[in-house]
Amino acid sequence: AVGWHRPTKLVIDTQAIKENVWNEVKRMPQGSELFAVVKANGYGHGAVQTAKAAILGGATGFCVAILDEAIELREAGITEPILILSIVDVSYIDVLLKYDLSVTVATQEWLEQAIDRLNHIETQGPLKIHIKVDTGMGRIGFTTPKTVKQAVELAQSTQLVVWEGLFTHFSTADEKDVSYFEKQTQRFQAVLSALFELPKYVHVSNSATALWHPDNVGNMIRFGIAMYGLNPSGHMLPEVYPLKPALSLVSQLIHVKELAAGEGIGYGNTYTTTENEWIGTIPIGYADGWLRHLQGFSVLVNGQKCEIVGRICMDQCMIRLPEKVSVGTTVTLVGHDHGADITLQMVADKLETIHYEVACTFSDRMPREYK
Ligand SMILES: Cc1ncc(COP(=O)(O)O)c(CNc2conc2O)c1O
Repeated sequence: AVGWHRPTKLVIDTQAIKENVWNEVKRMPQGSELFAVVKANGYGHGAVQTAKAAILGGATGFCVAILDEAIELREAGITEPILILSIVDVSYIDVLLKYDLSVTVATQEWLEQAIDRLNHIETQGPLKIHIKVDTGMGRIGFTTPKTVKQAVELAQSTQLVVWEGLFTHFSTADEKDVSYFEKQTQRFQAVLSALFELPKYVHVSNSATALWHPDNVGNMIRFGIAMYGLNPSGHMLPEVYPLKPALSLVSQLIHVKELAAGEGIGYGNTYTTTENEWIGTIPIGYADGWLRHLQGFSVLVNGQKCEIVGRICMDQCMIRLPEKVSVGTTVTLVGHDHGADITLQMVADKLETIHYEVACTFSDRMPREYK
């Protein structure tokens, strides 16, 4: 990647991101909008570049987790609506107005304090708010129709606030058992029935809800993991349309040697050659997010699976090669190589976690290259 001096890099397929968005946009109910969820640096893919690809696929807004992520998008020239999904301290109301951001309201107290501050600052308003309902995620939000109604009435009592959205978040939309999903849906319906009017955006869907519960309420979906081409359920539920993974992770061999039997590899000498073996070294380690628990996982060299042998170091790791291979040969750690595939899901399975976490923990020491 330009400006970097190590062959290790993440390669992000922006065409895949655009196609994944478009495939969802064209199947959404008429009048619905897709907001691309680009928090956590676009799930490790790069927030700004992901956002621009998502726009080409038909996204009309963005969701981020924290104020700083929203500022990054605005400073990169993104002008579409941006919703900050978590709580922003009321002391930053002026920043929210300055960057024209929409913010989540989860308590009456926060809204009261925000209105009080809005009464005392010059920065041009009004403040755009999305009222969050906690229907069972157990994270943030109002929990009863009554308290939502009170917040709506307060918001509508002043010109300083625009009630732009009402939303909830599902915790089991990616599971086969729909009982808890239905309980959350009923709770959200009870809130809707208690209100005389609704805001511009009513939104409940993450990727899993959009894919497997498409007829749920709402006119906007908060599309994250599926945009990156990853199945929200991992292995559990079938894809509704082909999701194209956008992320690959590649490097090159920086050292190749032949060892006789009985030679040790890596810290703690946890691997000993059992015969004459060709060993390659790759410039990637746990400081890049290629974690130590991946010892024993295989990567691809010329389409052949090569096992990671010995403990993964901070910056390098070693693999067993099938034969002598030249220094500089490409190593594919995630992606497609000569007809073979290593998926982020496979890495997640080995790490006993989910691909969301694997993608988000690839560190900034690895450049993102876009194609
Ligand atoms: C409120 C909210 N909406 C939408 C999304 C997008 O979900 P998706 O990527 O499954 O489409 C998330 C993702 N939040 C998280 C994903 O993993 N941990 C989280 O907190 C979220 O927290």
